[in-house]
Amino acid sequence: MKLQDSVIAITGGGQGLGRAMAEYLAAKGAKLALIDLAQDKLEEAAAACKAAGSEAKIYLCNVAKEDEVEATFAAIAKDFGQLNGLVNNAGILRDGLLLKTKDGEITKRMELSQWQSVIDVNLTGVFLCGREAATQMIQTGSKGAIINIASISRAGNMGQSNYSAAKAGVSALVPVWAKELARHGIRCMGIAPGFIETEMTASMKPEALEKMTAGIPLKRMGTPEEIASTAAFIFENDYLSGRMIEVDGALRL
Ligand SMILES: NC(=O)C1=CN([C@@H]2O[C@H](COP(=O)(O)OP(=O)(O)OC[C@H]3O[C@@H](n4cnc5c(N)ncnc54)[C@H](O)[C@@H]3O)[C@@H](O)[C@H]2O)C=CC1
Ligand SMILES: CC(C)c1ccc(C(=O)O)c(O)c1O
Repeated sequence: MKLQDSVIAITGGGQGLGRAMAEYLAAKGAKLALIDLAQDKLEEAAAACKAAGSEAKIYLCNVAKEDEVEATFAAIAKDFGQLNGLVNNAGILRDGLLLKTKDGEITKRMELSQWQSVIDVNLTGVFLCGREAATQMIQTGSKGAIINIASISRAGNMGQSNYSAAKAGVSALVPVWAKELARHGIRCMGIAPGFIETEMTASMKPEALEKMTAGIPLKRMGTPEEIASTAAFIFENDYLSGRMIEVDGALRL
């Protein structure tokens, strides 16, 4: 697929990896539909996409709410008349151990609300956006690809029962959608990033950062551009479908 003049929706497009992917794809001529919770961040990201040389429209939407997701993807199809791709990127962290024991007493456990909030955004949100994007792609006769952003935590990371389960779930959806949607000219792929440089890691203490990168075989974190170029590669290669690409510097949890 050619990115020039294609229309790509990105959830969580207001900041971090979502914004980095938006700017990268805009520089390749793609038109962006940026979806997020905050108007100001969306406006800044859209301005950056325009500066990179393309068009961007913004959509305020909570990906965990079915009615909002339905309305958003209907609006995207109406505004652009086509939809060639979705990056299911919006995600949250609410880490915590399942439980803690001290002197034989159980002192802490992951709250149901903590579990549910991550499942709602990181798993149900991906399902809803994938379903609505595919609907609009088929209705507008657009071919293209859906990319689910997972994490190396999908293998099971301590303190991340909720997050690991959600990321394993969105990875499992990749071959399901690749098989179901192939007949409509829609491919589905996943990206599982390792530790990536973000505002969050920039604010970490140097000693903590050093300890973290020491465990990565390539001895550094990935960059947002390395995730964005992987997304572009997926969109541009029409024989890629049903697989995960791990972008993690060879780190295994
Ligand atoms: N930063 C990293 O090192 C890694 C990130 N990831 C994944 O990459 C994705 C992006 O991560 P970052 O850019 O670091 O996160 P971030 O926190 O910087 O950005 C996430 C964006 O998603 C939006 N968002 C959150 N909940 C939403 C909802 N209910 N509806 C709509 N938008 C919502 C936020 O407003 C924010 O703009 C996530 O899925 C994350 O799990 C995976 C592995 C490593
Ligand atoms: C544990 C994994 C690599 C990880 C680390 C950090 C973030 C983040 O800051 O959002 C993630 O989403 C992760 O999956």
